[in-house]
Amino acid sequence: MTNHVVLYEPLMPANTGNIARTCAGTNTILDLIEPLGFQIDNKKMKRAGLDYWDKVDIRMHDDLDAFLKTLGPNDEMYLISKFSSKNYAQVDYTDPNKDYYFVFGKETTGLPETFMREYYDRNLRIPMSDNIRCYNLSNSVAMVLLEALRQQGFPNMETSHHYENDKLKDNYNRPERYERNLGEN
Ligand SMILES: C[S@@+](CC[C@H](N)C(=O)[O-])C[C@H]1O[C@@H](n2cnc3c(N)ncnc32)[C@H](O)[C@@H]1O
Repeated sequence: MTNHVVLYEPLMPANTGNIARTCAGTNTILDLIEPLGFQIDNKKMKRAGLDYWDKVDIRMHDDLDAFLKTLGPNDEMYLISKFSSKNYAQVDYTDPNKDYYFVFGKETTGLPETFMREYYDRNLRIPMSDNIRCYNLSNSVAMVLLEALRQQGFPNMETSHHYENDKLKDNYNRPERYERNLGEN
């Protein structure tokens, strides 16, 4: 079982950088559907992903059709869109024989309407109030992906961490490093 985050024509490098970081931390494959609103080596994107680029399996696709052609019979695709009556947290993501693909829309216009209509039974909404138009793209990815991983038992992820192993402990003994690290997130 593998999880994929699929970004449809992402525009903002910092969002994709943050998402790449989340993918690195969760062993998730990142599929990017072109055109992108930035160069893949964009500084903002690299900065948001910090030192994790070599840990992310990124797959590029020329367009939506090219991406769809890569899907096989055991691949389960979901379109993450506010235009759905189905709640993303009420879906079972635990079939070990399946790979899960979560497709997110571009920051301005979301997913193409024709695509959403064609796969209307695959659309999932993240519940939200009417105070906002939608969630931020990278936050949406984190919410959906972590729900799938929670159901899957957080495979190959450290679910607890012993203070003794933490580099912060070492940093306490070397205040100059500790202060420098406080500036990072
Ligand atoms: C900034 S939003 C795009 C807004 C766009 N105007 C639209 O109507 O979809 C970027 C992406 O985040 C995800 N998203 C944001 N809020 C969501 C929600 N409440 N439910 C499901 N997906 C959401 C979707 O994948 C969306 O395409």
